[in-house]
Amino acid sequence: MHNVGLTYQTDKQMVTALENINLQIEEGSFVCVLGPSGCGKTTLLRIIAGFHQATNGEVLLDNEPISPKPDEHRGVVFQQQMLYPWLNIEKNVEFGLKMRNVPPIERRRIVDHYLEMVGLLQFKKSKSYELSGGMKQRASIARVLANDPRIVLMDEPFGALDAMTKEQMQDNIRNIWRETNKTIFFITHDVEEALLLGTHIIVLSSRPGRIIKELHSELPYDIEEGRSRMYRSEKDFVIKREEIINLISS
Ligand SMILES: Nc1ncnc2c1ncn2[C@@H]1O[C@H](COP(=O)(O)OP(=O)(O)OP(=O)(O)O)[C@@H](O)[C@H]1O
Repeated sequence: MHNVGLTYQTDKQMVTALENINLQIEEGSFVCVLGPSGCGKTTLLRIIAGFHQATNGEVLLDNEPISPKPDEHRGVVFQQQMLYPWLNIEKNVEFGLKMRNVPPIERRRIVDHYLEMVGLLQFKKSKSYELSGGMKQRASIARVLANDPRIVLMDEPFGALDAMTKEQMQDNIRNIWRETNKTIFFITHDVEEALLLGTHIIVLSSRPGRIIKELHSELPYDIEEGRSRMYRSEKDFVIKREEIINLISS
């Protein structure tokens, strides 16, 4: 992504949401994006997803301009899950595969594989309204993964969950990332979440969003399931957390 900017044009005004974004997303990395409210995080995700086109600069995938339309190569998980309420979980996860005419036996194998990965195999016949918030998010993640995207884009996926569920979901997505080696682009307001998940952490300035800090971390490769809490009090972790909080609030 070279010198990317986006200015929204409304009836009344022009709003420059992003300016001069230079970013290289390595394959297999877990990119976490932090920044003050309204700094353009979602806008950046929407550009990568193909929902918006940058008004400046270029976005490349394998050295080619990225397709301006959303496709199955870029799977999006939103804060509020977007499952079809009239379909059960299995059929929700299967949806994209069916649309692409994947044969039924193969579909079933893929659906079961990802439902197992997110721990929902025994709930595959349930409707989404029968699941908790965390389970719905896990179903959404399985649905995106079933399409085998090049990149998984997540917009504050755990923002609406309680603290305990959030911690379990963080363990779950970290395991999935390590198991699948997928590239993940993850927006969050939660500095600790970014430090516990991200191999590449990006901090944006207030609007117009520019990258003011980039940080590389090996921590997500090391954290054992259920053990993330102990890292929060480590000296290096606390120093990084405070530095980022100061940057965001200054
Ligand atoms: N469709 C739009 N038309 C005009 N302005 C928009 C549009 N979408 C977003 N904006 C403006 O662009 C700026 C960036 O918005 P964006 O949603 O990308 O920020 P954000 O960092 O994701 O915010 P938050 O953390 O609060 O979710 C904001 O000032 C917002 O009001």
